[in-house]
Amino acid sequence: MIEITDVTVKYGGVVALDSVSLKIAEDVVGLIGPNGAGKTTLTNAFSGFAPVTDGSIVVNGTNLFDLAPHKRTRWGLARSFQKVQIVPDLTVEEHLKAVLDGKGIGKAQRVGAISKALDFVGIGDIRLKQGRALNPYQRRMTEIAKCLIGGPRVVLLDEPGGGLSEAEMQHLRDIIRGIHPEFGAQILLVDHDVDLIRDVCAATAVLDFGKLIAFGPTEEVLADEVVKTAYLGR
Ligand SMILES: Nc1ncnc2c1ncn2[C@@H]1O[C@H](COP(=O)(O)OP(=O)(O)OP(=O)(O)O)[C@@H](O)[C@H]1O
Repeated sequence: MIEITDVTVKYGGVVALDSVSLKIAEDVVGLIGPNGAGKTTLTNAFSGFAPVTDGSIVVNGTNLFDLAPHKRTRWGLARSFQKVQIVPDLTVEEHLKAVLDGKGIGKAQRVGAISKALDFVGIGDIRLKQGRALNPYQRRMTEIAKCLIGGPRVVLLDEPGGGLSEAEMQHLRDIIRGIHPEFGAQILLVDHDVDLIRDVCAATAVLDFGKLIAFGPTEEVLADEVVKTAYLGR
């Protein structure tokens, strides 16, 4: 259970998040809203990279704001970025090892954890390929695999489908749906792709000008007149 309570973030005079509260019990939840609505700011609040002035984010009893950013990663907060973070000189496997280094996971568990994550996203066969040789899809899958090792509890995915073909998107949908059953993490999916949100998110939250304007079952939220006017433009 993710409980976001009265989270407020200000950048000078801009209120990027205005006392946002929601309780998320669903395994996969969407976060949508027009440009500048505060979506990235909310994910940054999870990670510790936003100047939060008020509120709390409690996950299964742990207030993330009580943990320094690096401790949140260790605790099990994982994040994939819109712009994939791949190092040209590191192999796929080394990217995952680097994540495990940061979590202090022992050697005995490493091999199994890496294989499980790579096989889950379907790139076990390219584990020794260097970052510079990966195609966009392989880069994206490496980025997601990085989120799945070392016991993730919450996975924040920021536009994971950017630049993927329709067939690759289908695979991505299966991956997102499979994360909770396989790894036990709750997923927060930030995306402008309403079809993807509709397909994989049981519930969806909508931000507009830093305020939560809707939250509930995805179909109901997408049919909401206020949401259509603010975001969907029809
Ligand atoms: N580092 C920052 N400094 C100043 N203002 C910021 C900063 N980051 C975000 N903002 C402002 O906060 C508001 C929310 O921005 P945010 O990036 O969270 O929106 P978003 O919903 O993620 O938008 P997009 O869909 O375009 O990525 C915007 O008005 C933005 O200009």
